Amino acid sequence: RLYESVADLPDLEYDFLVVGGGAAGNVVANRLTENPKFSVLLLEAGTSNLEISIVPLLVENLLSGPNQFEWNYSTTAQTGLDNRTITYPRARILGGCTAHNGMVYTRGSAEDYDRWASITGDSGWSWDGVLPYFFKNERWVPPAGNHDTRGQFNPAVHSTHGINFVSLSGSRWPVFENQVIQTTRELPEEFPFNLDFNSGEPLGVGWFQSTIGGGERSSSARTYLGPEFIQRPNLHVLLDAQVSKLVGPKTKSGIVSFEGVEFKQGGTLFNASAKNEIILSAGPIGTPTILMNSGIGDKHKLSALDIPTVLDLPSVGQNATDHPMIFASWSVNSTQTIDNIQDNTTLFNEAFAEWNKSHTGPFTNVPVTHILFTRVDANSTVFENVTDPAAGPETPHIEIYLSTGNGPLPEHFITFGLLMLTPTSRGSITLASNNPFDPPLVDPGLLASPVDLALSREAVAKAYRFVQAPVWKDYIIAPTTDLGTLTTDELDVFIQTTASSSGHIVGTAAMSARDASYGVVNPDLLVKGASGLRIIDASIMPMIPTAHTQAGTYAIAERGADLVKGRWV
Ligand SMILES: Cc1cc2nc3c(=O)[nH]c(=O)nc-3n(C[C@H](O)[C@H](O)[C@H](O)COP(=O)(O)OP(=O)(O)OC[C@H]3O[C@@H](n4cnc5c(N)ncnc54)[C@H](O)[C@@H]3O)c2cc1C
Repeated sequence: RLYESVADLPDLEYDFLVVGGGAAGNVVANRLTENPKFSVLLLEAGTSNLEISIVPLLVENLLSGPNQFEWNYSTTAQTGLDNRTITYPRARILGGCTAHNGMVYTRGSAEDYDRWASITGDSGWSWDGVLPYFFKNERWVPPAGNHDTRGQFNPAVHSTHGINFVSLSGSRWPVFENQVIQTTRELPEEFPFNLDFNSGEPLGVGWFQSTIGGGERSSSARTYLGPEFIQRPNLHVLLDAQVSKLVGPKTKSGIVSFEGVEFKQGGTLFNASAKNEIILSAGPIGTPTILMNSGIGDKHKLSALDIPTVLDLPSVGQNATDHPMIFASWSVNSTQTIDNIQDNTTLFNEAFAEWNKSHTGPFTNVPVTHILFTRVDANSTVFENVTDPAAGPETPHIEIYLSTGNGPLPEHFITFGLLMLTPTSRGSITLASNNPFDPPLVDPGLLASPVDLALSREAVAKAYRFVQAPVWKDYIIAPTTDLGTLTTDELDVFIQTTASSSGHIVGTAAMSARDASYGVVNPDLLVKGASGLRIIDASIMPMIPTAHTQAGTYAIAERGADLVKGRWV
């Protein structure tokens, strides 16, 4: 059941406490309560699901400024971004970032996960190990509008028996789609067609896949806590419950355990306790913040804030990794772009009415048609002084998502989103004070390393080469900003003054091998040096996958839930 007030909860002691109802937390709460013997309390700081968030095209409205469904973070000044401080969206709502994200569904390369397995010494984190968990999460469905999808995906690498809807786009842009597919024919060496970038081999251009079912956003709140699950008598979800810290630390034979958590609702502090385990799923910013507030972290940094150290784990909050993102756009000789809808109230209302009536048309997705995953050229000097950060030769360095629109009318535009998938920069989450309700300092380290800046230049060059295929000759009118003619210095200024985050922060409570001298959790996701305390969310990723991060997080959550169930049979 969903509870808005702590006074309505049947109890304050449960077998499991799950902190954070985002991508991972809702999966864990669902899977643990499949066993009727387990009682679970999930504590979520935000409110219930947001109606507007189910309309895919309206995603921008959710992210357009500070609001009550957000943590409203800003970063520290980013040296790699011309010292800018940028807003850093994180959802504070049931569903977490799956309730406001771009819904892009990409898994990454098989090599990404094989590298996780080699870092952790646990083959369960290899591609072959996690693929069954991608399948357990995913329910592949036909796109909105049900168009013929033959040749647009490979059914063998998808599952129809999971919980979270995934589909090809129901929002169609035939002229632009044809431009893209024709490019793969004209420049097949550099930009080959890839039937399915979610096969573990993402390189090439593939049709866009999203966490959308029947034209509606598929957030973890709507699926894993959907009507068929939320009625379970052993599943309790408390909203508006911000967890500040773990309470009741005890140390036995050098191993720390905790009784439960402290949380705040309506200005009052409460405690809840766990008989079996406390599972932190508060995401890559929330989870390390709770750990440090509880005295788990670097003892020097904790004592500087007068927080007594319970467990000295210097890696807590470190290793923050995100994909920097920039855009390139062009005005085009076609009226078939999303600009019509985004910039013309009558057409907007007509398209929204279509969505309301039949869940078809442009409102069923963002206006992206394909994604290109590509590597820097073999003769590139970008990585001449560093080891190639990609997990292997089949792993991309760059993603370019291909989309219509940029406005304003009367011109029409196309926009490419360029993501640097293998950043070498690392940032951190640290505490600003010893008040657990103060926001932490968020430093995603975007473009902090010159290597990442050089990679961004390569991404721009790739995007410009893509539109040099003959098919674009009469289609493109002019670049919005001509990045192709800038000097290296000018291009660097453009990148540093316009780059932003893709929302993909991971790695702040990273998993490492059991005997490693760094890291926060062991391969079974239990916190090193603690018992009964596990972390199951995107913060445990040891390296960022070359993908948008929700699919990987869902796989972690599905496997994490199995690890917990295996321990408490
Ligand atoms: C703007 C944006 C766009 C994105 N677009 C995409 C995309 O298109 N495709 C994709 O694959 N990925 C995307 N992502 C990333 C993806 O959504 C995240 O990687 C994923 O949701 C992480 O899951 P999580 O469970 O670790 O954290 P979250 O989903 O962030 O969930 C954490 C939850 O914990 C709650 N919480 C935090 N602190 C506390 C506390 N102290 N007490 C109680 N509750 C707490 C939060 O309110 C939240 O509900 C995007 C992210 C953002 C921000």
